[in-house]
Amino acid sequence: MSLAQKLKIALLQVGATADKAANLALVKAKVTEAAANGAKLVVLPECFNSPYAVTAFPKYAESIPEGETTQFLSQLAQDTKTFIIGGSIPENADGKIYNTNISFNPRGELIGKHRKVHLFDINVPGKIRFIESEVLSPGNKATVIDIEGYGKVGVGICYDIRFPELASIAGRKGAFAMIYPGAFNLTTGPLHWSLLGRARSNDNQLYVLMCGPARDMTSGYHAWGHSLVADPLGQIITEADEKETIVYAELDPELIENTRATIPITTQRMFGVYDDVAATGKCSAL
Ligand SMILES: O=C(O)CCC(=O)C(=O)O
Repeated sequence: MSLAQKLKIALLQVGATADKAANLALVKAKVTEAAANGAKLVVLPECFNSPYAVTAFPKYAESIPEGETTQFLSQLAQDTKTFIIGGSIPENADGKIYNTNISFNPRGELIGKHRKVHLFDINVPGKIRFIESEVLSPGNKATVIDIEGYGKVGVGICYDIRFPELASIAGRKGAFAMIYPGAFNLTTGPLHWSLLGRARSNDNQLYVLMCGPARDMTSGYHAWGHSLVADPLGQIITEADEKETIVYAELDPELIENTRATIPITTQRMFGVYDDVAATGKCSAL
């Protein structure tokens, strides 16, 4: 059983401004609201405490776990008795900056840390140029974390979803969901956002949770929004528009088990023909 019991989740589609204190205050209000509505696991977007801009990352970067945002989320998880999959924040470590997810259990303990492995370096002339590697360094491992009482989830950040391997590793380690805080844009969002969510869920017969910021056309980065949940059959079961909102879903263990029993690709893999990425990948929670 990959998911031990039903799990109500919430995706917080909130934007971030240049005011870090205001960003954290908004997160606090929305996590509290989601918990009051019964969510046990809450997901935040990529870069929820800073503007999404390479020029902003050095200024907003914090150390983990000593920094303000780690302490803030730890306390919030305790206060609301939720698991928090803390989107991502710019992290300062060893003279480098990473785009890093931090996740907490309801006791406020740091249970997962994922540094974005695949940096968002693209150039679509006339549409979007974004080169994270001008400032950021990449992470070097897949991340699978234990959600006590429920099972395991894999975590990737935004552009990571384009590389199926992280989800494959999580799926083969028994994850019931792959969670991607993200911030797609108005060029690649309509093209690929929901397609990638459906693809990763269908590949691995697990839930995919994608949480993006609300769109703000006055900011320097126009986010796609559209936070969504894809089920183990590869269907989108709920999807937001671009505005600030909370997306709720109930994850059902029976749907995972039925999908895997009736279309049994998880037991039909031919590892003699291709390498088992789960056996060779580097993976840990922290
Ligand atoms: O893959 C894309 O098209 C968008 C990725 C992105 O926005 C990111 O990695 O932050």
